[in-house]
Amino acid sequence: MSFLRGSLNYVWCTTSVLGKGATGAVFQGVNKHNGEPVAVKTFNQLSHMRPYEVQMREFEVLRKVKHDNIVKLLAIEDDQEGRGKVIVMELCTGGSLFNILDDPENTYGLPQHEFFLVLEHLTAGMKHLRDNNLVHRDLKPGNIMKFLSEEGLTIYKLTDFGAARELEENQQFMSLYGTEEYLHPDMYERAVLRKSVNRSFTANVDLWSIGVTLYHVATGNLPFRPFGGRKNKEVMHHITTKKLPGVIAGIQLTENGPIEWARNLPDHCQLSTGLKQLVTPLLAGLLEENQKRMWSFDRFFNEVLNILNKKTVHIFYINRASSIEIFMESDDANTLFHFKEHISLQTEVNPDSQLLLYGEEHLEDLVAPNTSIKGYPETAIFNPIMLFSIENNNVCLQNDQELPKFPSFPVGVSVENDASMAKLACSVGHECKRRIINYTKMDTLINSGIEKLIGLLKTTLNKLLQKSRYFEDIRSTIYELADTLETLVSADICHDEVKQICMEVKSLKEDFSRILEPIQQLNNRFCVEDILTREWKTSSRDIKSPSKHYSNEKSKHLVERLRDSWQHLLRDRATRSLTYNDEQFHALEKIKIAETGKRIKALLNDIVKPAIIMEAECLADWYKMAQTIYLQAQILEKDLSSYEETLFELRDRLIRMKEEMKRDNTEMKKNISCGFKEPSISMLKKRIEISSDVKNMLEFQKEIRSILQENEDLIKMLQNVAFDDGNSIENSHL
Ligand SMILES: Nc1ncnc2c1ncn2[C@@H]1O[C@H](COP(=O)(O)OP(=O)(O)OP(=O)(O)O)[C@@H](O)[C@H]1O
Repeated sequence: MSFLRGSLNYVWCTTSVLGKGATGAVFQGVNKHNGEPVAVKTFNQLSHMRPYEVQMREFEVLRKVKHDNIVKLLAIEDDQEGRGKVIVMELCTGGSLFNILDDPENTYGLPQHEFFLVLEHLTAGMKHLRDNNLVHRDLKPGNIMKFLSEEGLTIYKLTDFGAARELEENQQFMSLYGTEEYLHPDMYERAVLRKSVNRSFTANVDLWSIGVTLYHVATGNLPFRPFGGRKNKEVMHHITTKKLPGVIAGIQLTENGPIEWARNLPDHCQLSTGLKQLVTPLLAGLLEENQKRMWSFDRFFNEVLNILNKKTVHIFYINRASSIEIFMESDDANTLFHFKEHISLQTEVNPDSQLLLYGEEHLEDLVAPNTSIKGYPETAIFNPIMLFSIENNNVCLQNDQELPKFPSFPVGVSVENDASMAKLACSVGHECKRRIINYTKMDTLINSGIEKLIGLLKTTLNKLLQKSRYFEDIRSTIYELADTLETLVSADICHDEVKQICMEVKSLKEDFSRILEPIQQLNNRFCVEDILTREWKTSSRDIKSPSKHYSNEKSKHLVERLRDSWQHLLRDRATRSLTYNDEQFHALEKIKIAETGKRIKALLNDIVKPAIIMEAECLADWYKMAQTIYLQAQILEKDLSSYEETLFELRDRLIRMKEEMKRDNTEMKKNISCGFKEPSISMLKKRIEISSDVKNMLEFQKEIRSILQENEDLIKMLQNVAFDDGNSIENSHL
């Protein structure tokens, strides 16, 4: 029997199955002319029994759609052996989302970046369908394909338009399509429970399926799970129709038992707390069967756009040694105040106690309080903003969830069961690996946070020292100035203000040494001697730092071993009957799995985790010291600024005085040179210019005094003359 099949321009082999569905099978094929690999969808007998127009619909819809997030149609051709039409599509080498979720690596849902891609691409594909008035009616992970572009990018694409048709948003349809677990409750009621026969539906049924799909992608599980699964149809319908608004999951754990409702995504899901807060209301809006509360397509598109457009800021919170993410709208209204509020919501560190470092600088020094969040520096998981709580110097690691148990294989060979057990072992192995990778990341970021805080403290102390040296220079100049001024004033004229200021200037020296000494001491200890770095090195010396002991690499290697064994047992399952030799190797693989499981668990629980617990304890001690220095530096900074204020105020007063005296001096000189010989009393009382030619001034004083004397004599003389003549002095010529 030949496995080779073909159409006019394509050829495929029936052994290269990409996937099978209700209507047929999809094979990997090739273009006869250029060798381009393609996917060829062929149809089975059952599908040919559908009405002709229904069969044609899939082709029509595929011809109509053209979008990056929808699998591209290359051709519709006839099978050369008369088995009907085939659809030739671009090949999605990454497989379907169903296969991806089925991998033990994703037992607890996709990693966050991958979830983001699915959300973005699925929504864009759906938008294109809606814009063309198309309803898909069979949305599920199995119909979302992963395409890997030549540039290495991942693009998720919608496929399988076998159930799709044209339908306006408010138009209704009667026929039944879809896959049970993803079906809108109304469709489920009619298709599965066979009730409400005349019920019709709208395009909104797609929204429900998207909700179930997104929950599945985020958590690795279906949201609505009756005990016993698919066969428990009544309970399934009860869960989906009786759930309260805002509930996103309902699980029945025991036969006829109660339903456990959930309003939040489970802890094991790999999305960050920040993203969970955004995704949960989205799921609640989609998984709503009540006509009044259910979302419209526009609402769905807008909400997703909102999530995707948010700016993500990565933060590493030292006191918990954990990474957090802040998602914020990057409009002008969101500023530092809101950013700190968001942080507070996730960490409970109140905004005033948040020490935020980007690099070795205070975030507040890099962004003004009214800078919008979009102007914030770019962050990444390994380049986060470091958050230290100023009011709390404890370091408490978050409690890990209990690790799922490694399965233990029963004695004897059971190819079916052994393959499932091996898969479960891989799931646990992957979870161990994720935790090891996370601990290693914590280790790297703790060290980086410490480095950054040390950097900040050194710069701060250095700046304080520079500043204080500068102030000391100013202080001594002022001191000299005041000293000269004081001598000058006391030499002749008593001037209270000058005396007062001189006293103040002299007392500055004492005030200043009270600030300068601790600044110098801190500088010596923490900049010159680098005590904080040395302290950390000494205290963390005995820690088997995961990042330096290749823990990630070891965990990857161990998980690969588990996966190899799983593949081996999968092949054994496919073979069904094993030879004696095969059975021996089968048994050996099981031993290998058990041993590898023990090793990876020991790596996590006996090496990496204890190392991090120890590191957190050392960090707590270290931070107590660093926090004290930080607070001291802050107090000194405040003292120095109030000292700066006093210093400059005194300087200004002195300068003012100097200016006034200079003016007086000039005035005197001018008056004398003009020949006006009557000096005002105020002029004499005013301050005297302190200049290099103090002598000149004293001479001036003498001169003025003699002029005064002369004037006084003259006035007396003239008064006598005037009284004698009975004339007023105004008419007299001097
Ligand atoms: N373009 C493609 N590239 C790679 N694999 C594909 C492609 N299209 C489909 N497949 C694989 O084939 C499987 C079946 O395809 P499809 O869903 O179109 O068939 P179906 O018979 O309509 O299935 P269903 O019963 O789910 O409706 C998919 O789940 C997927 O694994």
